[in-house]
Amino acid sequence: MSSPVAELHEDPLLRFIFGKLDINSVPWHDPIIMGAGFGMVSAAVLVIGLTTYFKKWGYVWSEWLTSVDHKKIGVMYVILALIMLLRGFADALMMRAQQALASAGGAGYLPPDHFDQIFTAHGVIMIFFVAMPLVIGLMNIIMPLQIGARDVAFPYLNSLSFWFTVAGAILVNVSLVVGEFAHTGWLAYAPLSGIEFSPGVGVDYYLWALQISGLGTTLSGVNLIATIFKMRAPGMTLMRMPIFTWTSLAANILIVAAFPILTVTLALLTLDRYLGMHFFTNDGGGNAMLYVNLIWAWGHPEVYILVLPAFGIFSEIVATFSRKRLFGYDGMVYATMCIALLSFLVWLHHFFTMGAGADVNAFFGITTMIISIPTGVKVFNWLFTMYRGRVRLELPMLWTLGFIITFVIGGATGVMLAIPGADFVLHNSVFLIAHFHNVIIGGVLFGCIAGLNYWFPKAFGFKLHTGLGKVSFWCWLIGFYVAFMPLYVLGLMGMTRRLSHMDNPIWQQYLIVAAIGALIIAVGIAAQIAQIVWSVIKRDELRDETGDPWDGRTLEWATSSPPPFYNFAVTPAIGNHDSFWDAKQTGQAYVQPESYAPIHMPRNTATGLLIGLISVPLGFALIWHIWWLAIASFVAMVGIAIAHTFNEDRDYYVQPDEIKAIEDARFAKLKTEA
Ligand code: HEA
Ligand code: HEM
Ligand SMILES: [Cu+2]
Repeated sequence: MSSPVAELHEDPLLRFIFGKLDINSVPWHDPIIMGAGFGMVSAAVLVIGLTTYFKKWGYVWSEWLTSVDHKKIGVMYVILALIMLLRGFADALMMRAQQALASAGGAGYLPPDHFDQIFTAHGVIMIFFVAMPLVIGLMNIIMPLQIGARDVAFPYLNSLSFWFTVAGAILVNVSLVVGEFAHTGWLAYAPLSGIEFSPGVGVDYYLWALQISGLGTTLSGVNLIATIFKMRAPGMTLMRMPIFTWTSLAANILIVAAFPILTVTLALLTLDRYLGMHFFTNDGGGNAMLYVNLIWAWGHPEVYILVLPAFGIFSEIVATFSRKRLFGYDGMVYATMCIALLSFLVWLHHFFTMGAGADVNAFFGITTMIISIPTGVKVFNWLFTMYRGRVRLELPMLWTLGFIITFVIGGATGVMLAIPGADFVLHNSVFLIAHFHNVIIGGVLFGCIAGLNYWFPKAFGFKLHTGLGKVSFWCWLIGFYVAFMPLYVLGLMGMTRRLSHMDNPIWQQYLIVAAIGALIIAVGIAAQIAQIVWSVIKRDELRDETGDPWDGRTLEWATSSPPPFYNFAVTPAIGNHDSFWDAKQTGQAYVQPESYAPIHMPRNTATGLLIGLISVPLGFALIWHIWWLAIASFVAMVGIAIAHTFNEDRDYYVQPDEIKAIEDARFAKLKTEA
């Protein structure tokens, strides 16, 4: 498949209407792409058809799509992430198959041009549309509950943030069928990503998908920081916040500090591509190294945005399942903030080989290694929490143990890469690929899956099936090692990253093993889907009426499962950071108050959904130079936003009678349980 550099329409009217888009923008002759596109469209048609058949549109519209409830928005983020995980993982399987087939001089089945788009799409999808929505989704569902709040600070903005993220994901998926995706790798280094070397629309898809979803992420960061600072229950001082709330705070501060750098970097690249400017090209006075510095000034903090909340999840789980207070709470808080700060001082370790000189490399190598200290503090705190605890090996705890072992290995190879001399050999090798999958899968993904198993009963009122969960866990764990340990060996043998074809028969055996590992992970993912589906079917058997199935320690377990839309009938008061646990010990946890006060709640609105979804045609139009559509969509978005400001009917009060009815039912259930 050749890169479809658009042949501009001859006819000015056609050019006006369609921009660079024409019938050949769709690669009709490529069976893999057409098959994947057909699969995507069929799945969408199936979902729409089923919703219509069961007459569920009213429910889906009012309870989900237009909802501003943080719990529902969080659940939708997680659903988006799980769908995109399937897409990102399909890309991974294709790469693993190609490299296994094409390593001893074989042709494989993917042309280089297509392979390049696959690793780029895989990286972009996994980071922006799997890991980010998983982490942000869990923060949305749980953090407000943990601080005793009724919702986030700006509920409507929260909905807008989510729909911008969806819009970015839609654009990436559209690129699969209409046009192409970037060939540049997930960070689109200039000048490769400039118009001269990437004349197609692939980089433009990349730019607009990330700008739109990145805007959503930034807004969500502002929102969640405001929530943590302004909406904590009385008595919950900063040093009494649960650790997951602390790590969410750290991650959101990083988002607000780092994402604007990404926005500006991409904007400058856009100016280079669209208006012929030269920020990142040597001719015209620009400098490509500027791009690499800027993108990593965002990119390095980004990996900590992902892993810090995961650390928070593990901290909650370890304390709950060891039935002990978390060891070293204060140390955890300082370690978290220390990592957050340090993450801005290490970006250059991604390009030691650029030639900044030995002193600069030494500085950044040392700051990088220093991150091991607070991280080590965390690891030892988890171990000490378990030490002499009564550890229950439930699913969330299994994932936590798998994480601790796996992550320490990945961290150690990170420290090896932080030695500039060693990095000159290992940079851009598959050793690096093994390092970061080791920390991202072992840290971020395991963390989110642990969190999913831990908090699923909170969100839905029933547990996930244990047996299938164990199958999934063991397949992920074993599959991970089989898939990625060979890459460490291959890296040391000199195999570089992003190779679509190789001519070294010795490498092939390792790549076959790696492909088998990916297949084992595939079984793990299948078991995970089966776990969710089976649990939904068997939900009555897995039901938990207490709201506190694991005997938890933090406030989210104080309310029912799923929590009522107002979360807490009465705002809880906090005495220390184990208040709920103490209240359970002294029998104060479940005392129904005599009367209730009205609760102030936000109304649902379709504004976020509409603005978010209209950003899809806006992005599409900018990508294909269809200026009239870009202007029309933009005007529509601004118009809807302005119209929304005239909507005075944004909130309402839940009356005490209604609250009492809901709470009476809950307390009745609690009595029958007891
Ligand atoms: C969640 C994601 C994540 C995390 C947590 C980390 C954590 C770390 N990373 Fe990694 N890294 C990535 C994701 C991540 N990384 C990605 C995506 C890339 C490449 C992107 C690309 O090029 O495409 C990358 C690339 C990368 C490079 C660039 C290599 C190159 O391009 O040539 C380097 C170099 O220094 C590095 C180092 C480290 C270090 C030192 C840590 C440390 O934070 C690890 C600290 C943890 C431990 C050390 C283990 C626990 C500690 C103890 C048990 C205490 C005792 C230990 C000691 C005293 C050593 N990483
Ligand atoms: C689930 C199993 C996974 C497998 C089998 C897998 C496999 C791969 C492979 C084969 C590559 C290309 C390596 C190369 O350049 O030679 C790759 C790259 C990458 N992967 Fe994964 N991956 C998986 C999960 C993930 C996850 C969960 C994330 C992040 C959240 C992720 C992020 C990335 C990134 C950022 C790249 C770099 C892309 C680039 O070079 O531009 N991967 N992966
Ligand atoms: Cu880094």
